[in-house]
Amino acid sequence: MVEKSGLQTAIGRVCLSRRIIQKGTSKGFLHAITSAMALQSSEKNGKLSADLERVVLEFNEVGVIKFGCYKLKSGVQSPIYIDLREIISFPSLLTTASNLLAGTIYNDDAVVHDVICGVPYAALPIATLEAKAHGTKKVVEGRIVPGNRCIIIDDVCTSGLSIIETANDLREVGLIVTDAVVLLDRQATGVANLAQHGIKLHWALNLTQICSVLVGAGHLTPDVAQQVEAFIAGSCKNEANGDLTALHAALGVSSWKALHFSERKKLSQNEIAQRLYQVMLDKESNLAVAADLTSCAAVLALAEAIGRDICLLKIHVDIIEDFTLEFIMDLKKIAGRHNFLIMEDRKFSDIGFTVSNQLGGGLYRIGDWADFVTFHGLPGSGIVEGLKTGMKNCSRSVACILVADMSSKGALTGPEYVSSAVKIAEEHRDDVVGFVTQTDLSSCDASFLRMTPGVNISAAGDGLGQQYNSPEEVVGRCADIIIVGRGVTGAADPAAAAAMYKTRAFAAYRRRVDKL
Ligand SMILES: O=c1ccn([C@@H]2O[C@H](COP(=O)(O)O)[C@@H](O)[C@H]2O)c(=O)[nH]1
Repeated sequence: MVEKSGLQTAIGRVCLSRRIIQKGTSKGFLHAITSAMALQSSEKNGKLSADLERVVLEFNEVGVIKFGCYKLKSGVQSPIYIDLREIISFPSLLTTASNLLAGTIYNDDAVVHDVICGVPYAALPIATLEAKAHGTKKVVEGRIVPGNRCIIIDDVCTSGLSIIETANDLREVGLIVTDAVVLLDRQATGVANLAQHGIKLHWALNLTQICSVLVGAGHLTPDVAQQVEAFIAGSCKNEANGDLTALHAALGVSSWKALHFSERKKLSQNEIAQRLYQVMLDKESNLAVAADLTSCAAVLALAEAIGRDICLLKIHVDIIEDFTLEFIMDLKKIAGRHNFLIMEDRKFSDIGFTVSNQLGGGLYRIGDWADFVTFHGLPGSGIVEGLKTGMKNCSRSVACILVADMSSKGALTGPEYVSSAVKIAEEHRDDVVGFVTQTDLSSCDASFLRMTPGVNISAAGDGLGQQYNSPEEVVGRCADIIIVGRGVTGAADPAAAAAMYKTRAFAAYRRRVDKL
């Protein structure tokens, strides 16, 4: 660990980097880079941007840049290889490189952070072994302040795998990760993969720039530069495919998007969530419809009309003007016939005692019929204890879904709230089986369901703060299940609309699983 309290790095005023934390034990390039960054003081202020051309030429001179036929980690043959580990033997070049990285961060106002983390990929196996065998068994070393924004620094980005793994570890200890900075982007799939995990990639150099500088200086023939361009254009796909096994392995452990619903079902420990996965698989539907209608007859008619295409019907029982428990019995029959589950979107948000009565009693007796109920994390973990207590007064168990954040404009569910709220779910995973969310919650494991409202093929909002995205956008970003309300209930033909949303959402899920 390298720690420098109160350090103001040469990166400048936008990033008051107080500390550096490192994943595992670094002995390589990044240890040196991050140390160099930390040790540069503000005495260098104003001289932050490195001379790109000079760096490339220096790299070339010491043999960091190699042309020929090189087998990458993915197995793909590349006409260019950049071995940045070598620059550790050239202190002045190391300083130049760290300035370049610092300049990359400085030049982008978006890169605001409290701490930085170096990712020495080559040292990760050693770090992992050490973490398992010795001491605190921590994977992330350094003083962790949950809620701090941490920027990840790596040498080279190809698929983004090592950064994704590191981000997952950092997020697990409560840090917020939204940006990564690398010295070199190989222009493969890193930018896209990282974006899928909520990380923006910033880079100092890319292969195209390197070739262009070297051609300009007469150190590289245009032919070879063209080969490199062709490689970038044509083989980045293969490169990504070659790396797919490793990517899958990593994502299977610490992320969820790549996994098929059948695999997710196996990971879930909750019988109701398992049933929902099975329904999704059997019906090839990840569509939940929000039946926000105000009469029992209207809800029942809708359920009958769209039942075959949905995996879940979501209701707000307290907006139904003529509610009776007979209505619930009728709805359950339709659910049985069409094989869907029912979620009461009650958004419980009170202290445990009150919530236990709201779930287990009252006029609606929600706990006696809902398969899923939603709740807010705002009151703290006592709310889950309250829900569990309420269930004791009910004839059956209910699976709980935490509202991690909200679709509405100006929602106060910022990243710190979300990360505290999801901890409640992680601590109660027997009862809390998923989230209502607008983000992929990548730090949470694959056993949790993600449901996303605010879906409508018409992008216009409702004038009351609701914000909409398409099924494709939300499934790509974060949703296992899309929740569509007025897109179906307000359509001229709700059954046809439901069929359309179902087809589009499930196709988007298939693409997501196939792609990753
Ligand atoms: O963040 C949230 C949480 C819940 N909802 C609910 O979803 C539906 C959306 O209905 P639309 O007609 O598609 O806007 C509604 O029942 C909300 O209570 C949400 O929209 N956002």
